Amino acid sequence: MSQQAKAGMKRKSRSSKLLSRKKAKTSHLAADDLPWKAVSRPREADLGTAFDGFIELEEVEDVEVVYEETDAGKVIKFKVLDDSSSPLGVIVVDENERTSAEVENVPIEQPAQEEELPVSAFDYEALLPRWSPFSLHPQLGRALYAQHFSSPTPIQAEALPLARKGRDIVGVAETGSGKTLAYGLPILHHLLAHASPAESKTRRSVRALILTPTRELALQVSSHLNACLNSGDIGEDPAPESKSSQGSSTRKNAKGKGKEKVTSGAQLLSGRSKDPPLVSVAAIVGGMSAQKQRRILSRGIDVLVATPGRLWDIIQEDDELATQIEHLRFLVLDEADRMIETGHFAEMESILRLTLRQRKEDEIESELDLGLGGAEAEFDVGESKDGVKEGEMQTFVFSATLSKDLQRNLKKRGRARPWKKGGKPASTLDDLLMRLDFRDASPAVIDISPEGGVVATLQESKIECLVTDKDAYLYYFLLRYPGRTLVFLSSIDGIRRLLPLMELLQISAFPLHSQLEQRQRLKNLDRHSSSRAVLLATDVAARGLDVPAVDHVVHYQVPRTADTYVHRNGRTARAARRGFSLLMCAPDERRLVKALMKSLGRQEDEIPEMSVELYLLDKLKVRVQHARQIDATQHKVKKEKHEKNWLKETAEAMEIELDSDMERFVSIF
Ligand SMILES: Nc1ncnc2c1ncn2[C@@H]1O[C@H](COP(=O)(O)OP(=O)(O)OP(=O)(O)O)[C@@H](O)[C@H]1O
Repeated sequence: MSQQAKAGMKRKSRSSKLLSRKKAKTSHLAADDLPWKAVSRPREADLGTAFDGFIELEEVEDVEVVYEETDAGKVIKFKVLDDSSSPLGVIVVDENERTSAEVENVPIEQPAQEEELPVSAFDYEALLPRWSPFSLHPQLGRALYAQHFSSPTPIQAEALPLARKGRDIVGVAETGSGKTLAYGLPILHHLLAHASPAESKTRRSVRALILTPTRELALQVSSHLNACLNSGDIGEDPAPESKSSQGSSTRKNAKGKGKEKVTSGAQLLSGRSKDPPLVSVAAIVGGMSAQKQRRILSRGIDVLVATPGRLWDIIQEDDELATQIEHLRFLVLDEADRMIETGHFAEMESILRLTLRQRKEDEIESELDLGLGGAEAEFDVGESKDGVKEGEMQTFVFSATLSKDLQRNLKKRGRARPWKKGGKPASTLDDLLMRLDFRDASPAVIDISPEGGVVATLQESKIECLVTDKDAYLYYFLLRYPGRTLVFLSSIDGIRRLLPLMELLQISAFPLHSQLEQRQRLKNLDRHSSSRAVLLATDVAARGLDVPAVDHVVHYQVPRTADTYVHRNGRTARAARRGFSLLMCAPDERRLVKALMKSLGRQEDEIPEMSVELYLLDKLKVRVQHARQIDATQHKVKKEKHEKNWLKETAEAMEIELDSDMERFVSIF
C-alpha cells in the first residue's frame, strides 16, 4: 500500500462507483519465469495426487506472445502483465494515471478507504471446536474443515502445543496416525502468520526443509501440505486472525488506520487468487525434469520437501539454495530411520551439517583458534513470540519406529555439540540423530506408538505353508477377500515371476519397485487406488506412503526386521480405519517370525492362523499349477523366438547366408 500512497494514488470509497482497470504494464520474461499455474486434470486423466512435477498441466494467463525481429532473426518474447502494484489482486484506480492509461472496463467493487470493515475469523468454536484450543491460522481451519478433519489425531494434539511453543520434537506414533500434519500444521501456521503478500511476489527463501526417504513420500507430503493451503473455501467469509493481520489476509489501509476487508481475500486464502500463494510448498525429488525443478526453485519456495540425494545434488550447484538451507527456520526428518536404510546417509549428513548454527561458544572457540577477538562474534538472538530466537531453527524428527534407546539418548544428550572439529563422520542413525542441531537442551519426546507396534484397528493373521504353496494361498486370499491389497515381496525378481501368473489367473496386479521409472511407479499406485487392483511391491512402498484405502497387506515373505513388519502393516488400518494383515510363513522362515516377535516384545504365537477352506484351496492349487505351466510354455516360446531372431539378424549383419541345414537347425532350435 505504501507504494501506492507514495505515487499519490487515491482510493474510491465503497459507495463511490465501479472501478476501472488501468492499463496493465507489461514486462518481458523468459518462458521458465512466466507465472505458470497448475491446471487441475480432468477426472479421466487424474492419476492421483502425488504427481507434482511429473504429469502436470500448467497454464499461464495474461501473457502476450510477440515476435521480434533481431539481428539473429525472429525471436519469440513473452510479455507479461505486471500487476505488482496490486499485490492482492484488488484493482486500485490511479486517478492521476487514468487519463494517460487506456482503460478497460472491469467492474470491481472496492472497499472504502476509511471504513472499518468487519473482520470475521474462521469460527473454530462453531465449526471445529476440537481444534479451537490450538488457535491455528484461519486458512488451516478452512482446510481442515473442508477435509472433514474434525479433531486432531493424538500425535497432532500432543505435538501442536509443543511445536507452537518453539520446542524441538521427536515424535513417534503408529503408522497412519497423522504425523505429517503433526509437524506440518505448526510450520504452515507460522509461515502463514508471518507471510506478507508483497513477499509472495518476490523469490522467497526456503524457511522449512522436510527430508523424506523416498520420492513418493516427498510428493505425498508436499500434496498433503498443499491441500492445507489450497482447499478450504467453505462459503464462509474468510477472515484473518489478528496475529496475521499484517501478512496474510488483511492489510492496513492507505493511512495505516484500521483494517479493510480485502476483496480477494477469499481467493487468496482458498488458493484461487491470481496472485502467488502466500505460502508455497513444493517437492524436489529425483526423476523430475531439471527444467521443472529450476522453475520451482526460481519461483521461490517456503516449504521444500526433498529426498536427501537430489537435494544435495542441487545444493552443490546452487549457492543461493545452500545459503537458504543454512538459515532454515524449520527442519523436519520424516521417517529418519528409513533415510539411513535407503543409502542417503552421506547426503543427509552433508545437509545436516549445513543447518548447523554457529553458536556463541563455537565462535569464541573458533576465534581463539584464529587469534581473533570476540567483538564481531555477536549475533542477534532476539527472542520471538514463539520462544524461538531470531536465527534459530526448530527441528522435528518423526517416525513410526524410533528405538526407545535412541529416544532416551536424544533426551539425555543435552546440547552435545555436533561435528566438533576433527570429529569422525556419523556412522549410525543414532550417531547422526545425536548430532542434530537441536536448539532445545532436551527435545520433547512424544512416543505414542502402540505396544508391539500394532495399530488397534489392525487385524493380523498368519498362514504357515510350503514355499511352493504360497502362490495358491495368495490366490485364495485375493479371491476370498476382495479389496485393495498390497502384497510385499522381498525381491524384484519375485514380483516379475508373480505378475504373469496373476495375469493368467485374471487377477489385475501392478508392480511397484525401485527399478520402475518414477512415472510408472506413480501410475501403478494410482491404478491400485482407483481400481481394486493388487499392488505387488518391494519395501519401496513400505514406509510413509499413504496409499489410499488399502484393505489388506500381505507379507508374501516374512520381513527381515520388526520395523519393516510395522511399516508394511502401516499401509493399511490408517487414520483409524480397519485393516487386515496376512503373514505368509514357510517352514524356514519360522525363526525369522520368532526373532521378529521377540523384538516387538510379543509372544511367538500371538498372530492367529487364518482359517482356510481346504476344498477351495485344492481347486485353486490346480488352477495355479496350470497357470504356471502356461507361463513356463509361453516363456519358452518367447525365448526361442528371441534366439531365432537373434541368429538370423546376426547372420544378416555378417552377410552370411544360412544354409538349409542351419535353417533347419534354427527352426528346430
Ligand atoms: N486430524 C485428522 N483427522 C482425520 N484424518 C487425518 C487427520 N490428520 C491426518 N489425517 C489423514 O490420515 C492419513 C494418514 O496421515 P499421515 O500420512 O500423515 O500418517 P503418518 O502417521 O505419517 O503415517 P506413516 O507413519 O505411515 O507415514 C492421511 O490420509 C491423512 O489425510
